[in-house]
Amino acid sequence: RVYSYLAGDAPVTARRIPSIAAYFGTKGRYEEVNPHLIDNILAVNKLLLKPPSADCTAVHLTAIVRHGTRFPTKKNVKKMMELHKLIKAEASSPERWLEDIKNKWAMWYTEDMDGQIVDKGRDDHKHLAVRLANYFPSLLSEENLRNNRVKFITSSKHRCVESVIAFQQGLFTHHGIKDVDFSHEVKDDLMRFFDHCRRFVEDVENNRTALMEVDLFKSSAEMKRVQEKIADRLDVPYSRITTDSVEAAFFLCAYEFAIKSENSPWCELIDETDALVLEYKNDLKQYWKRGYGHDINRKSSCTLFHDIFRRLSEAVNELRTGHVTEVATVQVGHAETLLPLLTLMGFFKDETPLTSSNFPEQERRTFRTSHTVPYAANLVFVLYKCPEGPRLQLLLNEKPLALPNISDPVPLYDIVQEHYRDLLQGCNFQTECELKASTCSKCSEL
Ligand SMILES: O=P(O)(O)O[C@H]1[C@H](OP(=O)(O)O)[C@@H](OP(=O)(O)O)[C@H](O)[C@@H](O)[C@H]1OP(=O)(O)O
Repeated sequence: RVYSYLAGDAPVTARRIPSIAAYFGTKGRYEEVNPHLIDNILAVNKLLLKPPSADCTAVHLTAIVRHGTRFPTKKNVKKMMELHKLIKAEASSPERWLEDIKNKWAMWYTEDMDGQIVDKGRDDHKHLAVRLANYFPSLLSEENLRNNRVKFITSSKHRCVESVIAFQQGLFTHHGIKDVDFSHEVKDDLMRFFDHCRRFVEDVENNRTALMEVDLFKSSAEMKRVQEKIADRLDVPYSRITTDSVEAAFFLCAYEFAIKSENSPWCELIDETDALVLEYKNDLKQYWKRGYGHDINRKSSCTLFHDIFRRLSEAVNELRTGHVTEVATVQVGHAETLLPLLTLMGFFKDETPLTSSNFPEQERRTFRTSHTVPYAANLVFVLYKCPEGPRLQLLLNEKPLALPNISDPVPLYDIVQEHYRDLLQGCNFQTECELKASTCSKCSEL
């Protein structure tokens, strides 16, 4: 049953898409950053991704991919259950959508779902695999798959392992391959580097003050207004609607849409003004926990950065012999794998840091996870062999991504190496992640 709370004459697809779907941040569908996929999930825009020139050929790609659509984590299921219980017991309003929440919509989320992948998430990866195989037929080819020249690496988390298997299924189905075994390598030091960086764990993950700006924004006038508006819509006292209640309503709309493609009655609790505030709160969390907020966030991704460029340089060196052994590497991780890496490479950096007090000025911020890291987000490094030398193109979510301060959309690999020289020669994970005696509370135990 598809809920539709828009005007009956709206186009069918529009009726199914909540008006706030563009603001779900890291809980947004991949289709919202690539709307042409809504009507044709396998659509590819070859013009968009033609080689830099007719005499260039793609010889290697490395893809860093976030897992597909997943269930809410345990902590958010608890918040969602709390809100649903409150509404059933205390909310009263003549609105039909509230009647639907109270009498038709049943709580089906359980704590043990805890972030596991859903079927839509498997499809996200199957379809992405087919589109990438269509973009790069000479790399993700049947012959290369059969000759083990395509490598698969994943985080150990269920949602990532299931995603990489679905990605492989997409490729094998695309090529009609039935007699090849799937294989992938679990490498958490690469895909969950943040767990292995002691300074990140100490200074950010386990440090209550690290996300102070998020906490301050939760007490801001903007957030208070959202809480009051929701309380008014439910006709309950302001004191009953907390910031957790607001987040739960937003996430219920986001998950019902991402998992079941439903414009559920939960979406009626939040209007676009509210959604912009909640999108900013989530971006503040990602900025201070995974982005520019703390230096160690981006430095913890040094291992992954070096691994990517080691692989690219290996392919460049092999070009001299004419034969690249590893033509593609697909690496599946998390939003917190992609965001620190994008930050380390200088992408999506705003002049003014995101803080709890400058939400109005940040309306057009470039650090916006709704546009960069939805489910199945992917950062692809494509190496081309050209007469003038190897060139590198970056794609984010199947769209060209210009390197910061480099005008050439597909620069010479030498130029890219020069641009990142300091990181390539430095950015030592051990050095960056070791605990400084002054900040380490349990150094003696290490
Ligand atoms: O708010 P939740 O619990 O969903 O946060 C998750 C992260 O989800 P995200 O904030 O990125 O939407 C989850 O990242 P994912 O890419 O794996 O979905 C992360 O793995 C999980 O630990 C939660 O992050 P947190 O920083 O521990 O809140």
